[in-house]
Formats: sequence, C-alpha cells, structure tokens
Amino acid sequence: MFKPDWKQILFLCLISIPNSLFTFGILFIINSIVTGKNIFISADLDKLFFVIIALSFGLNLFFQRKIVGFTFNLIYENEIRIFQSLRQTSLKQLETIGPERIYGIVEDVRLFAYMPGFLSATLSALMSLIICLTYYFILSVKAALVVILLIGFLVLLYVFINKRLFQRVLSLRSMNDAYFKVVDDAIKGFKELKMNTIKSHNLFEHFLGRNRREVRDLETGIGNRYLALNLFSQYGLYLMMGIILFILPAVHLLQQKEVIPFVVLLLFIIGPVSTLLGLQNYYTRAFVANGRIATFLEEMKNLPLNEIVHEPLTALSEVSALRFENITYHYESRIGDSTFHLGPVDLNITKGETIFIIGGNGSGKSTFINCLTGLYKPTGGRIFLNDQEVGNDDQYYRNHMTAIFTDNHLFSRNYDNYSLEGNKKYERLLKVMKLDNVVADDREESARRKFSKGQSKRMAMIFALMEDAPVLVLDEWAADQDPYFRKYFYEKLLPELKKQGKTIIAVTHDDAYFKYADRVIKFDYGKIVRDIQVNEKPLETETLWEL
Ligand SMILES: Nc1ncnc2c1ncn2[C@@H]1O[C@H](COP(=O)(O)OP(=O)(O)OP(=O)(O)O)[C@@H](O)[C@H]1O
Repeated sequence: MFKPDWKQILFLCLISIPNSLFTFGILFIINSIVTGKNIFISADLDKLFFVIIALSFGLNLFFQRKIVGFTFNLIYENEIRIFQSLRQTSLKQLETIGPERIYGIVEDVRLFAYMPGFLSATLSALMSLIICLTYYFILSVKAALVVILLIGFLVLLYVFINKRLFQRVLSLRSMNDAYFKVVDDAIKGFKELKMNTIKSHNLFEHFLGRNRREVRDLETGIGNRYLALNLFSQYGLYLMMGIILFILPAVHLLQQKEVIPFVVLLLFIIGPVSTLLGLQNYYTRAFVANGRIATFLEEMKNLPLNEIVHEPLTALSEVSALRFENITYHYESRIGDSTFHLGPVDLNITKGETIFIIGGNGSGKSTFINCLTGLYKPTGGRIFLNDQEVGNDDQYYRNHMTAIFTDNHLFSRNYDNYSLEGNKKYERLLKVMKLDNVVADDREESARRKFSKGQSKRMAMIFALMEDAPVLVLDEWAADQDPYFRKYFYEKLLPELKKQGKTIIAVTHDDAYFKYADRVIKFDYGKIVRDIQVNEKPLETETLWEL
C-alpha cells in the first residue's frame, strides 16, 4: 500500500552517509584523545572538532526536515488514497466491508505518524553501525568477524521471534476491528442500553470488557517479549564487551593495545544496536498495519471500482423517461442470511409522474429504490435514461436524482456549491416546509443544529429541493411527519412539485393518500405484483394490502 518513493529513500540514505561520517568523526577525535593516539590531523584538532560539530548539526537539521516531509507526505497521500477508494466504492461494497474495518484502517494509517522519528533513528543507527564495523575491520579483521557473528546471532534471534510476534500483532489488529463494532453499538445503542441492564451488562462485560482484557493480555505478552529481547541484546553486548576485554586478548586474537579503541567503539555500537532492536516493536506493528492497508486497498481494487466520478458541474439532461428492463438484484448470502431476490422488474417511468411504491415489510421496496437511484448495480437487466442505456457511468445517472432515505443524514457542513446566506430559494423553502419559525436565520450553523426527527426530514427535503434534480426519490419520507404536515405534504406539496415538472417516486404506507399519486406500484417478494394507474379507476385501498 505505502507506495515508497525510491528516489526519496535513496536521497535520504545518501544524506545519512555524510551525516553519520560527521558523527563518526566526532567519535574518532574523542577516541584518539582518550586513547592518547597520535593521529594525522593533530595540528588543528580542536578547530576541526568544532567545525565537524557545526557541519553535523546543519546536515542533521536538513536530514530530519527531509524525513519529516517525506513521511508526512507518505501518510497523508495514502490517507487520501484510502478515502479516494472509499469514494469510488459502491454501497454494496461498503455494506460488505463494514464501517468498523474502515475505522481500523484509518487507525492503521495513523501509526505511520510516528515514522519520521523512527525512520531517522533507524537510518542514523544503521549508518553508525556500518561505519563502526568498517572501523573494526581496519583495527582487526578477526576480532571484527567475532563481533559481526555475535551481532548476526542477535539479529537472527530477533527475526525468529519477530515472525512469531507478527501473528500476534495481526490478531491484535483484528480484535481492534471487533472492538470498533462493539463501540459502535455502545454509542449508537446508548439509549437502548440505558433502558436495559442485562443488555448493557452483557455488552460491557462480555463483549467490550472481554475484548479489552484479551487485547490487554496480548499486548502485555508482546510487550514482555520485546522487553526480554531488548534486555537479552543489551546483556549480549555486555557479554561481547567481556569477550573483547578478557577472551580475545587471552587467545591472541586481539592485542592488548587494541582493546581500548575496541571497547570505545563497542560502547558506541551499543547505542545504534539498542535503537535498532528497540524499534522492532514499532516496525512489526507498522508491517502488520501496512499489510492490512494493502489487503484493504487490494480488496477495494478487486471490487468493481470502475465508476467515473464526474465533476459536480457536468450538465444534466431532462429526464423524459426512465426504463427498467428485466432488472434483478440479489444479496450475496452470508452465514445466517437467506438471500433475497429482487425482480425481474420491468418498468417505465415518464417525466412528471408521481409514483407511490407500496408493499409489506421486506417486500423489496428499499432494495428497488437502491437500484433505481443507481446505488446498487443490478445483477441483471438494463436501465435506460431517455432511451440511452446506463452503462458504467452510474454517477452521471445518479446525478439526475435526489433522494431522501429512511435513515437520512444531515451533513454537519455545507458541501454544496451554494450558500444559504441571503439565498432567496432557501428562505422560500423554509416557509414552504414550515420551518421558518424553527430555523432562526439563514446562517449555516442555524441549518445544522439538532432537529426533531420530523424536522430533520423536512430540512432534508429543503436540501433535496435546493439540488433541483429532475427526479425526487423518497423512502417513507412522510412516516415521521405529524398528521397536519403529512396531509399538507400529500395534498399540497407533491402536486406543487409535480406542477414544476418533477418526477416523484415515493415509498409509502399512507393508503389514505394513495389517490394523490398517478400510479401505485406494489411489490411482493421482490416482484411488482400490481401497477395501478390511479386516475383510471377508483382505488380500493383495502384490497391493495391483500397478498
Ligand atoms: N444489505 C443487505 N444484505 C442482505 N439482505 C438484505 C440487505 N438489505 C435488505 N436485505 C433483505 O432484503 C429483503 C428486502 O429488504 P428491503 O429493505 O428492500 O425491504 P422493504 O420492502 O424496504 O422493507 P420495509 O418496509 O421493512 O422497509 C429483506 O428480506 C431484507 O432482509
């Protein structure tokens, strides 16, 4: 997922070389003075020392800034990539993925926010290590090989243990996904939980509590292992020190006079080695996060994401006719689901019609609405807009419609291209929807306050009508309205919108008002079982509900 910019990485590695050389220069001078060795640049050693410090400081500043820029670019570009693929995903895919997975992935991305510091520490530590090892070789090849062997052993041990910890970290992240699901229940079902002690107890104790306890135990286990590894490597280095101080000179692999620079170098190596080993915990988590993000993006890519997202200003055409030919849709079966099949649906809708969609619970009205609005891609059949088949360009088709769903959402901000302030149409619609006494003024904040359910649906209607799309789709819009406003909606508002040329398709159970429709279409078991032209014969609403 995190597409690395190799040029940038190479550039960072290149800067880290002189950077580490300067650091090494500082060490070299200190080492020479401490050991009393005569070195070739002894003349102006003091000046050289301060020049190197100044150069090292400047280069380090540049290096760190580059790393910060590089990693934050990486994070935010990839974050945008995730939301870009989310934008391109279909409703069906979103329902399949589940919101908790998306929260988890966003959390995975945030892990990379720690990367600048860690990456800079890793590169510096690696370079210092390489330089020290090279210096070791200059001092004594045999002794250097012993040191490398010991470091190699530590690295192998790390790789071996890390492999096992990788699986644990992976399951930790999956448990976090499950956690988000329960948190969602705890927040969205807050009222229900407050009303029911058993439910609340079970959710908090057996699901949320258990999840957190399991995560705590797993985290503690992982933390303990990394701690043991770090201690092991720290003491391993002390052990190496003992070998250099006592064993290598005894077996004549190291001369006594070489011991001090070796020890000084080893002391210098302890820093980078501990840094590298200590960072393993982070890198394992980062690799797991990276893998999860890669899988997520891959899944998104494998799903049909071929929708073309049009610029918002693409001109819409008049909708003189919508035609559905043999439209079918079925939900994929998951464990415990019995699959529902919609269709085949054949339907012609002409401009200006007011169509009521009726049917019992689970008869497929909302599924049909999702196909009609282009949110679900039908599994079979064809849709025509003005005799033009709608192909893959679902977005263009969708732009001709505005819909208010049963679970309508009022946005917290204005994402439209118009402003509400001083907007005459908005002021008029507030009056039409009888909200002019509720919404104090035309400021954005006033339109985005907390409304009652019925008021929120009326506000949604205002925003829908501001869009001015030719087709208006409503899913049980009037269900939350009081009797007065419901009557006003069916008797005044709908005829007025019809007069303006709007095509209205509304799911409703309000049989007292069926007479205000041009057509009433009844669904049963996913099929159209009645399609009545209201003006042609009197409606017998009682018989309409019969199976
Ligand atoms: N995302 C989904 N995955 C699987 N099955 C689903 C999904 N959404 C709906 N269904 C099933 O499809 C069938 C039709 O549901 P739909 O929501 O279209 O009915 P409806 O006529 O709108 O019902 P209601 O009047 O209760 O709103 C139901 O059996 C439902 O369980």
